Amino acid sequence: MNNPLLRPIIGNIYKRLFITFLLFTALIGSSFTLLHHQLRQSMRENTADVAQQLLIKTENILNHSESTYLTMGDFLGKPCSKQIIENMQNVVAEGLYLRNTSFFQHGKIYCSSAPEAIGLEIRSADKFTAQRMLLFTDRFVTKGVPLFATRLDKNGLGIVSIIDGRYLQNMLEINNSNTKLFSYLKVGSSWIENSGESHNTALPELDFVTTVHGRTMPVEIVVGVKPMTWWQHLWAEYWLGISSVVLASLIFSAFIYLLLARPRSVKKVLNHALKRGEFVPWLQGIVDKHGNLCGAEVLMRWQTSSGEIINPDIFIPAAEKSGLIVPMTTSMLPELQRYFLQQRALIPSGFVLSLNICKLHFQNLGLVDECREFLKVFPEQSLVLCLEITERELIEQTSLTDLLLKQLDEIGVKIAIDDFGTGHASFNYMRSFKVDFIKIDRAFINTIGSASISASLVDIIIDMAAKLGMEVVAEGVESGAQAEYLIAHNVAKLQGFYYHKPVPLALFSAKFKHYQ
Ligand SMILES: Nc1nc2c(ncn2[C@@H]2O[C@H](COP(=O)(O)O[C@H]3[C@@H](O)[C@H](n4cnc5c(=O)[nH]c(N)nc54)O[C@@H]3COP(=O)(O)O)[C@@H](O)[C@H]2O)c(=O)[nH]1
Repeated sequence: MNNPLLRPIIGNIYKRLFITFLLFTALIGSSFTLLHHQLRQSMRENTADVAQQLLIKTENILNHSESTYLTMGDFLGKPCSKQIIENMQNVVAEGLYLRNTSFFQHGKIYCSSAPEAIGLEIRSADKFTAQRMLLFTDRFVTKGVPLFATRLDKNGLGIVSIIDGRYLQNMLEINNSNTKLFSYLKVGSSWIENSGESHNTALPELDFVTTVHGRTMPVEIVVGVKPMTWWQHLWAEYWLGISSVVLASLIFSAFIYLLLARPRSVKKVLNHALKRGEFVPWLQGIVDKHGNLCGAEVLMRWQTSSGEIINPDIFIPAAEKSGLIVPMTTSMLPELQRYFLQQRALIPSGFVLSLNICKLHFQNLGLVDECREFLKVFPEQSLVLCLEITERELIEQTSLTDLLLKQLDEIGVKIAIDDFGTGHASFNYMRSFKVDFIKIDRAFINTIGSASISASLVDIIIDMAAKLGMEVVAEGVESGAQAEYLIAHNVAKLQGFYYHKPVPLALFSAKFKHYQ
């Protein structure tokens, strides 16, 4: 039988997979969006930081040319003496990055720390960026080395200094190898990269580009990241994070899948069913020795919303464990009351309606009120209510149970020991609980006709009940032979499939009519 208590939270495997997939996609999607923003921010911050640092270093180097103006400026325009040339050479020797420095007049060098340069023409000021700086490649002394010329002129007179670009090239190289970033030093439309090559073309394409402009020199530092797809950038930066996110999302989704495959809390399921009135009473007829209907046992069934009927073995233990058995039993009483009220004209006199109760019903006097409420429509014992307590679950004798049983007795409620023979009820116990009926468990009835010890126990139980003044009900009578044996041994009442099977209330009515 399909056990509703074991049904998963989401029973349909495709639904479960779909929910898990949605969750996984949401987790991955949100994590990647976050990583994407993080990547953009950190890349921009990185390129901006690096560009700023490079600019400071670049300007530091290029500013060395300034020293020539400060120390040599006074000699500008004066005839080029040996002393001035020596002074110029000293300035170049002291200036870390300076290669040479020269005075020029009307575009021609007339004095220089490199005397071989005297007489050379220098390019016009408009060829210099901001009339200040020119980036070009050395074609004579150190072929291929980038050189930076800075000039300062006034009224046709000026100083031009050459800075060796290898220092700047090194700086770019060190930076590029350390940071995975690409950086370029740009002067006007010319630029150099870490290889030292100077170019006059457009800069290579980069992602996350930051361009910073020199404050003291007309230079630009451009820093960026090699162009890649979004995914490649993300993987290059966060491969560990991505792997962890995917793994964690997979584990979490698998956990949710398993959680959805787990049964809901038993108490919640039972409570839900209770609220929907799904616990319904069925009745199994009990007959006297003539086979006439003289009572019925209420047997609870769970009629699920899909119409399935669930047997009590499946849910009663969980109901007892969760404590819900008490309201579940109570929930059947109004329907039973209505039913027996409708049938009252057909009910045989002295008809005993047995209701299974358990230990939990003995925690307060609520049971007395419920029985009183039930019986109030059946005056003068037109219907006798009997509470069956299983022998396997002995109830402790306390002042409360004494009071409860006393009050039940006062309103005419009978007590039966159910499943007798399977537990440990003593004579004292049965006396103190004023037991009216003993219901011999069907395990013993089954042995009738066999030569086992259990078979002779049936006789002992019958004798004992007679001595204690209790009526015996034989449970689980399945054959005519068992019935004959029990009747021959003065068993007053018989219950079992041989006579009646448990049926819903609507079908039970036919039994009343049958015995009319
Ligand atoms: N606390 C409560 N317990 C309840 C309630 N309703 C039922 N139960 C207990 O659940 C157990 C199983 O009950 P059920 O499946 O209804 O089985 C009953 C009968 O159908 C079955 N029976 C009766 N005659 C025969 C028979 O000839 N052969 C055969 N194989 N089975 C038969 O016995 C069960 C009745 O047993 P008992 O109560 O001991 O008289 C069962 O333990 C119920 O007590 C409830 O509302 N509350």
